[in-house]
Amino acid sequence: MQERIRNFSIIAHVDHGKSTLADRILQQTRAVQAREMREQFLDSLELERERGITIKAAAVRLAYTARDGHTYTLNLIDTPGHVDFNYEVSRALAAVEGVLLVVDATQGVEAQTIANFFLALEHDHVIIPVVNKIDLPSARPEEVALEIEETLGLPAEEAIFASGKTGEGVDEILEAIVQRIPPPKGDPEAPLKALIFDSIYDSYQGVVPYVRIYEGTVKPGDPIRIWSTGKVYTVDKVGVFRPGHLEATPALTPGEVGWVMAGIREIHDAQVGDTITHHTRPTEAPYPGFKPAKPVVFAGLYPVDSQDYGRLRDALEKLKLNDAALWFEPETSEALGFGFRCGFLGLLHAEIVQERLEREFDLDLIATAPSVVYRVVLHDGTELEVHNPSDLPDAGKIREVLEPYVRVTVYTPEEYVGAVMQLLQEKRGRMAHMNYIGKRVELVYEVPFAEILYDFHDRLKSITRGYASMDYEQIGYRPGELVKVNILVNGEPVDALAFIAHREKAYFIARAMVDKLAEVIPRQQFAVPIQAAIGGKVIARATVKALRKDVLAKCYGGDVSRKKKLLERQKEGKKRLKAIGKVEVPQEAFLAVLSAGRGQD
Ligand SMILES: Nc1nc2c(ncn2[C@@H]2O[C@H](COP(=O)(O)OP(=O)(O)OP(=O)(O)O)[C@@H](O)[C@H]2O)c(=O)[nH]1
Repeated sequence: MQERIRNFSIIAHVDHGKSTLADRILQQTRAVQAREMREQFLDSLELERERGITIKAAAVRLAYTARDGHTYTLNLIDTPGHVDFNYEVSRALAAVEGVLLVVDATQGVEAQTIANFFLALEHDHVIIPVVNKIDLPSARPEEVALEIEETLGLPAEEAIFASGKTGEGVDEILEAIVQRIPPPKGDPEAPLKALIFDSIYDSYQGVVPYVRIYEGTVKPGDPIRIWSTGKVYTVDKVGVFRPGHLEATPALTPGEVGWVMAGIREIHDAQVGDTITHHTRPTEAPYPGFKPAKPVVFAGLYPVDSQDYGRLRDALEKLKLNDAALWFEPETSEALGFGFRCGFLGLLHAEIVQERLEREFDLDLIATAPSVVYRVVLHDGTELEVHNPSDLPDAGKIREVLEPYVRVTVYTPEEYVGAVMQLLQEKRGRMAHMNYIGKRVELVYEVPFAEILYDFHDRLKSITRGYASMDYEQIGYRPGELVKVNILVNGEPVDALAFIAHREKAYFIARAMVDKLAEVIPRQQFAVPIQAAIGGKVIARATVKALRKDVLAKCYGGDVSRKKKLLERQKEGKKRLKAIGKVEVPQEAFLAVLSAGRGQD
C-alpha cells in the first residue's frame, strides 16, 4: 500500500558515518522482517544462486512497525559519496521523498554536507538532520545542531542526536522517517514511468536496472522501452531489494523501488537517470534532466608489455559494460606504442579504472598524465576539442585556447583561511565569495580545472591539518594563456611526455620534469640532452652524461667477474627499455615523470 511506503536516502560528508548508521538501521529493523519474509527469502536465495548476481547495497527494503502500530515499507537508497559521481547522487536522490542528512558531532558541517544538502533541496525533499557519533567524548551535538541551523536553515530542534556505533537515537530516526517523510504518489493505471537510479551487470541476466516507479505498473511479460535509446525489451522478472539479496515480486507499482530483469546487454541501454516506459503505451515525457555522463579527464593507458594490447582492449570492453561513464578509443604513441585514450569523470574515477584493470585483469599499465579537455579556436575559425596534449596544433595556427573551469567550495576552520586563500591563488583561482559561519569559513573560488586535478586536495589537507573539506562543480570554458610544452630526448620530441600548461607555470613544471628524466634515464654511450621546449624555444634542459667509463670506473681493471656482472646488469636493464631515437628510455621513466613531474608547481 502506497500510504505505508517511505523512500529515503542518507547523505553525508565522507566519514561522517553514513554506512555505519545504515547498517544500524538494517539491524534495528531486521527482527520484524525475518518473521515476515521467510518464504521469499528461500526463493530469492535460489534466484541469486541461479543468476549469480552480485548484490551491491544500492538499495534495500525494510519493514518497520511504527509507534502508530502500522508496519511500513522503508526503501533505503544508497548514494555514491564522491564528487566525481555527483551526477549519480542527484539521480539517486530523485528516487526518494526524503533524506537523512548525517553530520558528525565532532566535525560539524563540511563541504559535501552542504553540496549534498543542496542536491536534496533541488528535489524539494524532506530533510531530517541527524547529528551522529554523539558517543564520542569530543562530540558537541548542540553546537553542531545550531551550526546546521545557521548554515542550512534546518531548525536545530528538528535535529536527531544519534550514534551509529551504540544505536542511540536510531528508533527516533525511524519514527521521524515515518512521520516526516511523505508517502510516494503516482497512479498505478497510468502509462509506465520508471527512473533508473542505478544498475548492476550480471553475466546471465545482463544489465539489471534499479528503478523507482513514478507512474504505472511493470510486471513480467511487459514490453518495455528505454527512453533515450528507444530499445525495446520484454520483462523477464521484477522484484525488490532485501538486505543481501534480490527478491522477485509479481509487479512493481508507483512509489516502489525495485529491479527489472529484461535481458539488457549494454550498460548504455540502462544508464542512470534514463526512463523506462511501456513500449505499447509510453508515458508522455521521461523523468526530466537526463544527460549521459560525460568524461572530463583524459589519459592514455598503455600495456607495459606490448603483447598485452589485445588483453587490455578486452578488459576495457568488459569494464565499460559495468561503467557507462568510461570512454576509450585506440591511440598510438611513438614512445609507448599501441594503447588507448580513456575518458573519466574525474581523477578518482581514473584511479579506480586503472586499479581495476590491473587487479581484475592482471595487466601492467603505464598511464600518461591525466589531462582536461581543451577547446581550441584556430585562425580560420575552426574549433577543436583536444583530449591529448600532443594533438594541440602548432601555436602559429591557434587564435585561442580555452580551458575548463570549476567552482571550488572550501570549508575550513577560521585559522587556516589565509593559507587556503594563498593555495587557491597559486592555483590561479579567483574568489567568488567568502562566508563566515560561526568559526568556520566557506570560500568559493573559480579555478581552472587542470589546477585542482593533481595535488590540490592533498595540499589542502596538509595545510589545514586535515580540517578543511572541498567540493567542486564544472562551470564552463574560459580562455587562458596556455602553451604546449614538448619534451625532447636527444633532440627527438617524445609525444607521451608533452603537456599543456599555463604560460607562467610552464617553466617550473618543465624544469621539474627535465631534472627527473635526467635522473631516471640510464646513461648511454654518449651524452643525452633532455630539453623542454615551447615551439622552437628551449625553456629547460639537463644532460644525462655519457656512460661506459662511469659504470666501470670503480673497478680499476682488476676484478674481471665484477666487471662482467656490471655489464650483464646493464644488458638486463635494456630489456625493459624503449628506444627513442638512439636513446633507450626505461618504462619507469614514463611512470616516474608522469606521476611525479606534473604535481610540482
Ligand atoms: N564513535 C563513533 N564512530 C563512528 C560512528 N559512526 C561511524 N563511526 C566511525 O567513523 C568512521 C566512518 O564511518 P562510515 O560509516 O564508514 O562513514 P561513511 O560516511 O559511510 O564514510 P564513507 O563510506 O567513506 O563515505 C568509521 O571509522 C566508523 O567506525 C559513531 O556513531 N560513533
